[in-house]
Amino acid sequence: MDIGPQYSSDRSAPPSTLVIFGASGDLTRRKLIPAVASLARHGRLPKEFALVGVARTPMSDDEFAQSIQAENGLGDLAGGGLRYVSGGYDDPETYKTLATLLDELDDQRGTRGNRLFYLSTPPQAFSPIINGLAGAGLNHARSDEGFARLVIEKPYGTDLNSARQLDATVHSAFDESQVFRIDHYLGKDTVQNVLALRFANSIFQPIWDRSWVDSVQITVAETLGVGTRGSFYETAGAMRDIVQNHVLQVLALALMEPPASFGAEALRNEKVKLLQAIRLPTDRDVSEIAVRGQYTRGGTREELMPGYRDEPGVDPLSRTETYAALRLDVDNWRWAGVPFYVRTGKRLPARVTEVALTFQRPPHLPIPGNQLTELEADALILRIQPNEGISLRFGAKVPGHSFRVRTASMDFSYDQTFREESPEAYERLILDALLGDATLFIRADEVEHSWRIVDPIIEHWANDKSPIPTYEAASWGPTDADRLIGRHGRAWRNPA
Ligand SMILES: NC(=O)C1=CN([C@@H]2O[C@H](COP(=O)(O)OP(=O)(O)OC[C@H]3O[C@@H](n4cnc5c(N)ncnc54)[C@H](OP(=O)(O)O)[C@@H]3O)[C@@H](O)[C@H]2O)C=CC1
Ligand SMILES: O=C1O[C@H](COP(=O)(O)O)[C@@H](O)[C@H](O)[C@H]1O
Repeated sequence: MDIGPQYSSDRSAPPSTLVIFGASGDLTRRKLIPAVASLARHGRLPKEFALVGVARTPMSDDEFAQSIQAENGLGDLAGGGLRYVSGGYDDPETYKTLATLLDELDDQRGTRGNRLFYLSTPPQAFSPIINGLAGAGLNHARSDEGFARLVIEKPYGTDLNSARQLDATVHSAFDESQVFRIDHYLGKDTVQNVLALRFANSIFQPIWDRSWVDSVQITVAETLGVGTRGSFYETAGAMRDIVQNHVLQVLALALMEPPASFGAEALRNEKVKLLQAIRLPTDRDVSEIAVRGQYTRGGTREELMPGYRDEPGVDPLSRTETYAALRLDVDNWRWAGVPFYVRTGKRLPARVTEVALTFQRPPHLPIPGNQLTELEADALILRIQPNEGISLRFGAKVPGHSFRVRTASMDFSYDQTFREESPEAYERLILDALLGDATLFIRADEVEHSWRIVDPIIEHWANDKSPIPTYEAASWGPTDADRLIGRHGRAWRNPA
């Protein structure tokens, strides 16, 4: 039965081996290894657990251990549980060596044929790795009891067609029940809290629709530039890097209908229905509903930041967007007529991810207008990160003899309310995959619907030869984005 994610506090992984492809890379070092170390520190990995890194960079087991600073939390894997295989992703020898090593770990360490293959390479290596695993028979569990699972990083394809091709390759070797398409935003507690807020309470549901909500804004703003990932980002841009996945996933959770349970299929069915209801942009609408931008040099005198075209690995004439803002419409009974404004960008003035619902103004205000100059529309703001929490903004009477009403705010903060530690997103999701729980992973049809929404916009921009709009680093994006939302008398919330 579809009972939902395993949310018990004593969850721990079975004896198993985690195999990371792209083990010499940025994501492995910055996120995956710290996540595994944290699982180990919290006693969620059994003593039989093993970790194998695979990449082309030649390294010994010890050098790999040093490169990921294994002494910080992975000490328990010493004694044969931390291994490295060097080889080409399309070389059958790599997979023969890996298969022998995995059998050895099963026999000597007791990992019991349980294998989780994590593809943390750039997307062009996904298909060769899947074919290589299948060629060595590693797509099947070693015995009836073991498992062979595949975690695939984003972006899943570069458009609808390539996502379908990737899926065909995946399904030529793996059954869907073995596949875990990751979007790390779903591993964040505050993203899961969108579900808690909406479906574990009764007070929000009645106002969660077109009768009460005026508009919704979703912001994923970063202060960082592309750093060392310039050559990857050149092939992605903000639409493929963030909008197609993180933004649309958060949007789907915030707007979907209540699922019957939080089981993997029930939850994902509702997300798909919502994504299907998003109006597909036509080529003609794109200039009306989408704005792009690229950051140029900027900042303060103390911290002058390079422009995108000056970053390593970036074409000096690049037309890749580092900012995107869209107006989306959801054509269903609940949301008809409500505009959804979403935006993301690198080198913005603040790191903030939030969902903000602005409510309609009261139909009649029995208070003179001059007493209301500081009254904004009511709003509910779900702060995904940082300063995780929720704010409810409403009007309150200012103390005194007049009847002045000003916006006030009621705040819930994770830090101040809970003593419990929040697991890192990757920590939560790696453990889910080791346990076989796909609830917080993306199904193939979700991926496809997301590409259907972003593809026409990306294509329109690719054909548009006019200069790409720019914005200075550390500013809130191109002025066109203000015009986009201002067209209907609204403005972006620019959180400090
Ligand atoms: N870094 C991040 O913050 C995030 C990354 N991701 C996703 O995770 C995956 C890995 O990202 P990241 O670690 O940043 O990427 P990297 O560019 O650091 O690549 C990881 C490793 O893959 C190998 N590699 C690099 N280029 C190629 C290539 N063209 N063909 C085959 N292998 C190659 C390299 O290892 P070697 O040369 O030794 O084989 C490299 O160390 C990507 O799909 C990315 O989109 C998702 C969310 C966040
Ligand atoms: O997937 C990605 O996400 C990060 C932002 O993740 P966050 O957890 O720090 O919000 C982004 O920097 C990166 O470009 C993108 O690939």
